[in-house]
Amino acid sequence: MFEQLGLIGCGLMGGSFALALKRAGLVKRVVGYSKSPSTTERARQMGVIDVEAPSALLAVSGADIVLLAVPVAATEATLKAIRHLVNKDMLIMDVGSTKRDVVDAARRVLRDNVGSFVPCHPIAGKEASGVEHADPDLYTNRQVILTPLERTQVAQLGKAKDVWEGIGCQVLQMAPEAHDSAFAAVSHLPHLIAFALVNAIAAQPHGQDFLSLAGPGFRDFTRIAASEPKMWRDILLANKQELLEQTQFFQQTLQAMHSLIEAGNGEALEELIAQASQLRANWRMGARRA
Ligand SMILES: NC(=O)C1=CN([C@@H]2O[C@H](COP(=O)(O)OP(=O)(O)OC[C@H]3O[C@@H](n4cnc5c(N)ncnc54)[C@H](O)[C@@H]3O)[C@@H](O)[C@H]2O)C=CC1
Ligand SMILES: O=C(O)C(=O)Cc1ccc(O)cc1
Repeated sequence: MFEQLGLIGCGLMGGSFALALKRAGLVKRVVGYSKSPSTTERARQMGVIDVEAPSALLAVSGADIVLLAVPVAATEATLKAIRHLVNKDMLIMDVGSTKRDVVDAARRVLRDNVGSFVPCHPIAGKEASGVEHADPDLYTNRQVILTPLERTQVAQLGKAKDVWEGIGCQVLQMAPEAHDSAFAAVSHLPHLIAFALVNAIAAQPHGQDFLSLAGPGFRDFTRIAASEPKMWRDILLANKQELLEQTQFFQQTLQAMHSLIEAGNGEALEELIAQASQLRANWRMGARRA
C-alpha cells in the first residue's frame, strides 16, 4: 500500500492507472499535475485525482510512488522538473511507448538517483486519449513490460512488479533495445501504415466516396488511425531507426505481393495469403511461445 501517488500527466494512461490503483486499494491519495490546468481540474472533478498540484515538482512532493504519463518527448523535461525531490525510497515509473529514449533521459537527468526509476510500458490503451476516457479496467489482463537499467534498485523493481500485478497485469522484463525493436514491428509500423492508408485513400479524387462505402474490415484495420497525432509523432520519431528498418521489410513484402498480382501468379499469391491467414488465426494477444 502506497501513501501518495504523484501523477504527472492526467490523461488516458495516467488517469486509468490512478483509478485502477485506487480501486485495488493500493494508494491512499493521488496528487496530480497536467500541463493544461483545465485537464488537472477535470481529473479532480472526475475523482481520478484527489488534489491538483500547480507543478510537476509539487505533484512529487510527499509522494512515495510517482507515475510519468506524458508524451515520450516530454519525459526529459519532466524528470528535470522533479529531480530535486527524487530520493532513493521513491518508486518512479513511466508508461512511455518507447524505452531507449526514456532510459537515456533518466540516466542523464536522475544520475545518482536513477536507481529509483523503473521504466515501464503497459501494452494497454486505445485510440481515444484524454482523462475523459480514463478507465479503471484499462490495465486488466494486459501485459506490462519493464526495462530496468543496470542501476535500478532491486527493491524498486520488486515494488513496480507488485503494483502492476496488483492491478491485474502480467509483468515481463526485457532490455530497452529489445523492447524498441519488437514494438517498432508490432505497434509503431501498424500505426504508421494505418495513418498512411487512410491518407492515401482520402487523397484520391473519389477518396471520400470510397471511404463512405467501406465496411467492417476497413473499420477494424484503421481504428488506430484515429489516435492522438502529437503522441504518435513523438513515438515514431523516438524510435526512428527501428521503425525505418521495419518500413523497409514491409515495403519489400508489399512489393513481392504487388509483383505476384501483376504477374497473375495466383498460386504463389495464395501461398502468401495462407501463411498470413494461419499465423493470424493462431495468434493470441499476450500468448507466450512454447
Ligand atoms: N494511448 C495509448 O494507448 C498508450 C499510450 N502510452 C504512452 O502513454 C503516455 C501518455 O499517453 P496518453 O495517456 O494516451 O495521452 P493523453 O494525451 O491522454 O495524456 C497525456 C497527458 O499529459 C499531459 N502533458 C503533456 N505534456 C506534459 C508535460 N510536459 N508535463 C505534464 N503533463 C503533460 C497532457 O496535458 C495530458 O493530460 C505516452 O507517452 C504514450 O506513449 C502507452 C501505452 C498506450
Ligand atoms: O489502440 C490500440 O489498440 C493500441 O495499440 C494502443 C496502444 C498504443 C500505444 C502503445 O504503446 C500501446 C498500446
